[in-house]
Amino acid sequence: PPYTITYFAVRGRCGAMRIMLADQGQEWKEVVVNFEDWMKGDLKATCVFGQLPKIQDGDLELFQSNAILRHLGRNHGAYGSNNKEAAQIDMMNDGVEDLRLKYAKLIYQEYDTGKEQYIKDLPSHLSKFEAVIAKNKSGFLVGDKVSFADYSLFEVLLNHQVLCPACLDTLPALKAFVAMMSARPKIKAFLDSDDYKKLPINGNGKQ
Ligand SMILES: N[C@@H](CCC(=O)N[C@@H](CS(=O)(=O)O)C(=O)NCC(=O)O)C(=O)O
Repeated sequence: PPYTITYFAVRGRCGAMRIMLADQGQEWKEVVVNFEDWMKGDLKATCVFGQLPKIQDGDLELFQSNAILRHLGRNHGAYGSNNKEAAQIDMMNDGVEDLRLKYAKLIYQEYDTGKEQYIKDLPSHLSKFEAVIAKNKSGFLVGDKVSFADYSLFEVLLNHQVLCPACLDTLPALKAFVAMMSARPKIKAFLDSDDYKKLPINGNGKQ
């Protein structure tokens, strides 16, 4: 297969791209890096920003998970139907990234002291995506077909449903969005797979 993902043995910042590749009928290779090897520094020194994930697409080597999602969006017709939609998809994906950063801060820095407040604040963050989805008759974030931003929103919502199972109960459009994405046959198959299920969501075992 043309794609090789190099990352740690977690879903983390590769959850969305794996769901996207599966839904787009793509196969890919996984290079799993264990943290002890990583700490030796040899591989880290070859990474543009000293971090993973990395994807190889033929002779192209890309870092930055959102740049990878956009590249896969261009490769697989999942970046809107015109520049206006592409710009709106970029905007929504940046919004998803803002939520990812909040979630990562909770998981890695504030889990024990901050979980209750995070869950209290969550509806105000999720309601922004609820409003966008509710306005779009296709059920997707932008336009009339799936985009890379949909996969990222879907995956981050799955992770939030683990943190707080009831978090979508007052958000019908998001609940329907998760159901719609989960029902896509190739996504359903991937989410049922051991490859997906065997990986923890985050690197510190907290979820
Ligand atoms: N902006 C980057 C962030 C990448 C990043 O933070 N990678 C972490 C792992 S994870 O947070 O994505 O799980 C890393 O390489 N950490 C190891 C290190 O920094 O040495 C992206 O989106 O890809």
